Amino acid sequence: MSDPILVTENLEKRFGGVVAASEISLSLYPGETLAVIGSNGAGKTTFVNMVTGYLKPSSGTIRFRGRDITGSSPRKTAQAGIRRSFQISQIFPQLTVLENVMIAEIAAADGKGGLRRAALTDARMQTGRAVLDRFGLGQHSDTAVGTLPQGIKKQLDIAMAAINDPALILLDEPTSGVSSDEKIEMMERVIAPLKADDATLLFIEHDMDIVTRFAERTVAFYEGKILADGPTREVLSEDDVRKYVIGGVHA
Ligand SMILES: Nc1ncnc2c1ncn2[C@@H]1O[C@H](COP(=O)(O)OP(=O)(O)OP(=O)(O)O)[C@@H](O)[C@H]1O
Repeated sequence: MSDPILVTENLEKRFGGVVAASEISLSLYPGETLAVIGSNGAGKTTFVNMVTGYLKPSSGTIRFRGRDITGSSPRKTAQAGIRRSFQISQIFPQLTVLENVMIAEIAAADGKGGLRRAALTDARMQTGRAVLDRFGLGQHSDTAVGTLPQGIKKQLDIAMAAINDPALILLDEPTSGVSSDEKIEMMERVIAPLKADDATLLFIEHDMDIVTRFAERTVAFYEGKILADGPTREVLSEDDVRKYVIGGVHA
């Protein structure tokens, strides 16, 4: 097996007296698609926030491609090749789909070169259109985002996170707020282009049908700790996971 792309060792995050996550030791391998499940408050988003630099761990280490990135800022983490999407889409509803992607391109370029780089150039527009085509969003390019269904907004949010082909993408509840009719198609549309680029993918998910369909491996969180980690079907059939995680998901 190849070397892991991401290794966390004994990660812990405390908020005052609350232990949001502890003893999180996890290795992700290149090209894997991994689901993170757990009931509300189990520590899933805290884990993603630590890996992406939005929260500094209280203790433990994070290594990405062999390099220690523990406590790095979100910007540095993104530059290293880790990107994410959020539970609530980070998009401008009054702007068009293409404008949103071009702004994400500018953000990904990190302001280098000042105003010249920040300009909405033809080249940037072409790249933006290519990104939208890859994610099946081409027909919505000139539509104001606020008028689109939730599934398309989420798809756009993920397409924006995938700009510059990061090696590792973490999606925080990509299907939340998306109707059950739209969910599968939306996931197919985002996962196919990410996999075509050999990205390693982790997604937090509450819908076990989506987990079974799209993740080959699943990690179950319970009360801030890893309760189970393995092939999806095995994890979902473990007694403790059925009792503490699947039973409590909608609690
Ligand atoms: N900024 C914070 N300050 C204090 N407590 C926090 C903070 N962020 C998270 N927590 C607590 O840490 C625990 C884990 O929260 P987290 O958001 O990681 O759970 P989750 O598994 O992502 O839940 P959900 O499915 O509801 O998003 C919860 O008890 C939560 O209240």
